[in-house]
Amino acid sequence: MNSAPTPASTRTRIKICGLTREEDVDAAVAAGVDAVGFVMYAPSPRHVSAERAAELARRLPPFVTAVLLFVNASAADIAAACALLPTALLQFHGDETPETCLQAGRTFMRAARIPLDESPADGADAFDLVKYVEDFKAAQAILLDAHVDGFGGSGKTFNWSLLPPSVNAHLVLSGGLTPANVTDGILQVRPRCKTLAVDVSSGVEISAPGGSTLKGIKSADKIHHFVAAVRAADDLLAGHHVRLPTA
Ligand SMILES: O=C(O)c1ccccc1NCC(=O)[C@H](O)[C@H](O)COP(=O)(O)O
Repeated sequence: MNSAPTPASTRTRIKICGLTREEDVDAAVAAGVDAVGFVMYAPSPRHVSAERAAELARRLPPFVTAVLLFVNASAADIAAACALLPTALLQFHGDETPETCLQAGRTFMRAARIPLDESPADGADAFDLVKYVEDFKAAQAILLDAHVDGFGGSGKTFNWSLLPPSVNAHLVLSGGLTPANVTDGILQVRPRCKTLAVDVSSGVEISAPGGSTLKGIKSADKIHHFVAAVRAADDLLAGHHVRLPTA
C-alpha cells in the first residue's frame, strides 16, 4: 500500500489518443486521464471528422483537454476544426514547419518522430532532439513518438535510453506504450526533461488476432491498468514503496 497519495504536482499527465466512441471517452474520463486525442488525418483508421470530434468532446468535464491531431493539414481544415473545438490543443504530427504550426494561432504540441534504429543504417545523422526543441520553442510540448511509416499510431516504441540526458522542454512520451512498459518509460525519461506526460493509443485498444488491435476501439480495462501503471511510476519517483500493478 502506498504511504500517501502522490502530490498532484508530481502527477504524470495522461493523454489517450485516437478515440472514436462515446463509451471510450467516458472510460478515459472515469479513469482520470487529462486529455483525449482525436485524429483529424483521414488515412488513419482512427480518423474522425471535426464535427464528430466536437460531438465527442462535449462529453468532457472541465479540465480534461481535447486534442486535435493533424498531419500536414491545410490551414483551412485546421481553422475549420478549431472553430468547432475552440479550446482544443493542437498536435502537429506530420512534416509541419515551426511557421506552419504558428500560423494556426493556437497552443500546440509538436510531434518528434524518433528513428527506431539505434544507429541509422544509411549513416544518416542521429536525430537531434535538442535542436528540434529549439526549432519548435513555441510549442507547449514536444511529443516523442516512434518514427514509422504512416506517421504515427503504430504501437512501436523507440529506444528511450538514446534520448539526451537533459532536454529543456515539456515532453510527452509516446509510441508503443502499454500498461506493461509505461512505468519503466516514465522512470527512464522523466529525469531528462522539465515535465513529462504520456500518450497512448494502440496500447489501450482491444486486442485483435495476430497481435494487432482494433484501431480506435479502446478497452476500458486497459485504460484503467495504464493509468494505474502511470501512478505507480509517480509513486516510485516520489519515494513511496509501491507494488507494481500486474499488466
Ligand atoms: O493514431 C493514429 O492513427 C495516427 C495516425 C497518423 C499520425 C498520428 C497518429 N497518432 C498520433 C498519436 O498521438 C498516437 O497516440 C501516437 O502515435 C502513439 O500511438 P501508439 O504507438 O499506437 O500508442
